[in-house]
Amino acid sequence: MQQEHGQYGPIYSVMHGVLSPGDRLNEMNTVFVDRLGDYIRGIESGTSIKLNEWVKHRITLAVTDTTYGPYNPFREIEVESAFWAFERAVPSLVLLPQWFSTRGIRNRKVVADAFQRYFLNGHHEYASALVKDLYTIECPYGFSPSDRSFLEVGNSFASLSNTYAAVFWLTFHVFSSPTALRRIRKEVSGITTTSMNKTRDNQTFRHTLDITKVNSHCPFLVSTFKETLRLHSADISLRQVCKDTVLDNTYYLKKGAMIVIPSTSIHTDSRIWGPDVLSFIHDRFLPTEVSATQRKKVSPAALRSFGGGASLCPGRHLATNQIMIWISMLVMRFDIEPTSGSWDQPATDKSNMPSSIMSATHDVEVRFTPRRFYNDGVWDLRTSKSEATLSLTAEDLADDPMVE
Ligand code: HEM
Repeated sequence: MQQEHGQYGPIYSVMHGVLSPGDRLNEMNTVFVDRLGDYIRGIESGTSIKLNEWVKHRITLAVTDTTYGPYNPFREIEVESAFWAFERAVPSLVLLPQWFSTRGIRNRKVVADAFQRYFLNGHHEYASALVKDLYTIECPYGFSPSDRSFLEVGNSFASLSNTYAAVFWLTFHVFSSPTALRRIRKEVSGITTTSMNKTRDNQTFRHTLDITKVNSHCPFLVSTFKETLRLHSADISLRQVCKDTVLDNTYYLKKGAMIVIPSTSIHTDSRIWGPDVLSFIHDRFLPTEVSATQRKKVSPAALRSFGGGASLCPGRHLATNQIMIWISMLVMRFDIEPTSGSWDQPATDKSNMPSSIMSATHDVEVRFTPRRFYNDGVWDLRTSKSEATLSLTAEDLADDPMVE
């Protein structure tokens, strides 16, 4: 599989194709709304919940249902638990001798075996276009069913661990600021329509969210999401220099050398972001509130949460849509308060090395109160114009007003 365009060139090309804005991405978004609706239904008022654990479980199920369809292997609780235990063990699997990480190896095998049963039973035929197309492109390479299943563990790793962590932090930053929550609710109301179906003894509501309008109608929410990515990313891009190059007349990059680009260094550089670089500023990315004296304009290339260039994340549109759907439904359907009385931000010092978004070291216990009206009825998705999905990377943002 070693190719001119990278180790997994053809596989990643398929991923980029399926996961670009268009009908196939819309189909996945629609399934996600439906599944998420089911997974967050039925919370009773005052129920106390560990937020991080709750988000992780719901996101795991909604994301994998969307990807793997009705025979999703993650619906078996042992598979889900083994997956997350394997995820925690990845650093030791990478860095230490194999005998040191027998638990990690065992858990990875539980997930891989579940995928093997899934593929051998032909269950992937009911899955998303992503799984079906990847399966088709990989077949000619002659992978054994077992190899194919281990590959799939890697694929689910790429999508799950970052999406869940980003969702947790966004939920935290939105609900911990009453002002931000109010503004975001107002924006999301603007992209939600409600219709009522009345029968003689019953009435039901259908709330329809137009996710393709997030970009144009929810600038404050988009800014909050970008700020979440900026402060919680820990990705390190690795590049090899292909030919001798001098950058900015100053830096000599020798052919063959490795370049390490830690996003944290860029995301916390006060020369780029200004003196308040370490503070979470919900409206930092709001174009209308940028003033030459208060905050510098920042190039979109400075936000590297989805990497960039040759190995730009192919899942960025899918993840962004899923995260926007999650937060939109949550702000409309629930009030969330910390049981301790204050939103204390968890540390990230025990974050897992392979994840691009840092995970919380401690959980936050919260109380949910369903909001009448928006929590009643079903939620639906409309995608008014598929090309108009939200884009956050420099590559997707050629027209962004913040580009210098
Ligand atoms: C919030 C969610 C996500 C974040 C923050 C994220 C972040 C990243 C980053 C930073 C990279 C590039 C690393 C580099 O520069 O070398 C990357 C690559 C990648 N991501 Fe994501 N990702 C997310 C979601 C997803 C999803 C949902 C999928 C798949 C469905 C996915 C699949 C991949 C793959 C396959 C690559 C490797 C691309 C290559 O090397 O050409 N990611 N991701």
